[in-house]
Amino acid sequence: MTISLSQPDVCKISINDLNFYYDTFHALKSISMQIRKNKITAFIGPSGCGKSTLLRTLNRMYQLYPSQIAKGEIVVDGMNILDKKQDLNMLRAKMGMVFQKPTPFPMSIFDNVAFGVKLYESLNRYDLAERVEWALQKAALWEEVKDKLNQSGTSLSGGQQQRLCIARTIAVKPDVVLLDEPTSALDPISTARIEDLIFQLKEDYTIAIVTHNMQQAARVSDYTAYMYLGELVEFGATDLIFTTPRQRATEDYITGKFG
Ligand SMILES: Nc1ncnc2c1ncn2[C@@H]1O[C@H](COP(=O)(O)OP(=O)(O)OP(=O)(O)O)[C@@H](O)[C@H]1O
Repeated sequence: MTISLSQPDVCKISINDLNFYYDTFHALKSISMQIRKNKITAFIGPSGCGKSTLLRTLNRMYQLYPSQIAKGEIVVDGMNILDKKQDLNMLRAKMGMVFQKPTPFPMSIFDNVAFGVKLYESLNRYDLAERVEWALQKAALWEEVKDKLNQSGTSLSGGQQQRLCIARTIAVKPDVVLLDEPTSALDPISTARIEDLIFQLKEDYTIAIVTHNMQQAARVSDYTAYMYLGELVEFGATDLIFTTPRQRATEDYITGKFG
């Protein structure tokens, strides 16, 4: 299905006729849509509809598994990232990802944030420390950890660990931040903090978020995509999707009649 938007926002990612297969299982069916720059796009839909699969095609995470195949085009800044010639390391640096469960590395808070930076850049100690502080500030975690940067990242609370993972992602200065249910393992207070943070991050990044929580999609996103059984059913400005959806199926889902 092809859905494009009339709003004047700038397109960052253009997905054109994307199909995805787990071996013979057709998980994404002819998806076309545009993700807008410096906006938050939420993917919603019942379990198994393909939200995470779509997010993972955006940085070719599936490439680790030979039987998983994506066909079509995902054009980011004019380049088709599904093209085999695309450098995967550079792509992953450009399209940072945060997962459902906080996944700090078993190392210090400082090293968690510095780890990715060291892979991509050779900064001197002073510049590296500055980058780590910058990323922790952006992730709204600096004040809580500035006096214990040498402590293990795993010693932080769940909500702090997730902000640490966000700091680690933005420390390499990506263009796009992909968030796969980033608050589903967190309590309401930590969730609210992460939502505030996501909202602030869109000043600098293009954000795509998969969420099961429709209130969250309504609260934080500018655009919402409703998916069902591997298809993109409806895509549009979040306020319109939640107040006047065009498709009956979308309305049934957001009003809780289905799903
Ligand atoms: N590794 C895999 N191998 C085979 N099929 C898979 C694999 N991962 C996902 N699938 C299937 O692809 C479809 C889409 O899964 P996906 O995880 O993208 O859905 P989702 O909308 O993110 O679901 P949830 O909300 O439950 O996380 C599902 O039918 C799922 O069973």
